[in-house]
Amino acid sequence: MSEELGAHIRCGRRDAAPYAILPGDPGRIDHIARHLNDVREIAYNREFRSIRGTYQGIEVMAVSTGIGGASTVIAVEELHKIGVKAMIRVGSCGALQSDIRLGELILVSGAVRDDGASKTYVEGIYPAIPDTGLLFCAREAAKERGYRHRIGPARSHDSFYTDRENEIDHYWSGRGVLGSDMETAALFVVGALRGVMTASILNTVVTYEGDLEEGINEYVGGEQEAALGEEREILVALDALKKFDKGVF
Ligand SMILES: O=P(O)(O)O[C@H]1O[C@H](CO)[C@@H](O)[C@H]1O
Ligand SMILES: O=c1cc[nH]c(=O)[nH]1
Repeated sequence: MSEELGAHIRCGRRDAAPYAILPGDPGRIDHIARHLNDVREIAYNREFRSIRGTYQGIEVMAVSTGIGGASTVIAVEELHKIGVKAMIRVGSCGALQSDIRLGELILVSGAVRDDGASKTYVEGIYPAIPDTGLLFCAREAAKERGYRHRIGPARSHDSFYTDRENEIDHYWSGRGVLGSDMETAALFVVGALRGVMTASILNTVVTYEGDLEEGINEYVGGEQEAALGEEREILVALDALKKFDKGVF
């Protein structure tokens, strides 16, 4: 009998590892693969590209979520269904504080739920928070590697080019939010509702009050600090999973 595959991710129980790293961009899967051994391509359907490999002896999947909460929670649901227990997003973000540099990592301790997907599950007063143990493992990993990082809140949104982006960023900046992305809140909320442990590590690709489009383009060009930040967030996520697996927290 053929194995049942997730309708979108096209992975089944036989493909599942206990841990998954979730970038938004399918292109980032290649960068993650460079740090794994015994890499096997699993599937590439729509925005969901998946591989499986090992990192220092632990089994890990990497699955891209695409942009936004809606596609992210499809990945979370289907990965949960095939048996993945812990998921760490390795994403990019725009800084909301002027002292955060390109390539600096944000270990997200909670997210403003300005997305639509998480609200279809549960009302807005439900908190979007990571698993404490996974967050602690990520903090230890970032400290040990000596990578510049912050721990604090992010804002996840569904808009990118609205006429009010500057005003909205200013509002949340004034309330201490460190950066903005489009997936973390949905990952945290749906993960928690399904009993999946989650964390989110964001690489700063646009400085606060920098030019959003220019920043993304430079990042896509693959140069500079932002590209280094991506490498670092991947290593921090993998080290964090290793620590978590060993029961460090
Ligand atoms: O680089 P990824 O992980 O896709 O994350 C960020 O980049 C995309 C926007 O350019 C959004 O998905 C945002 O959250
Ligand atoms: O400014 C940015 C950069 C990446 N992703 C976002 O959501 N915002």
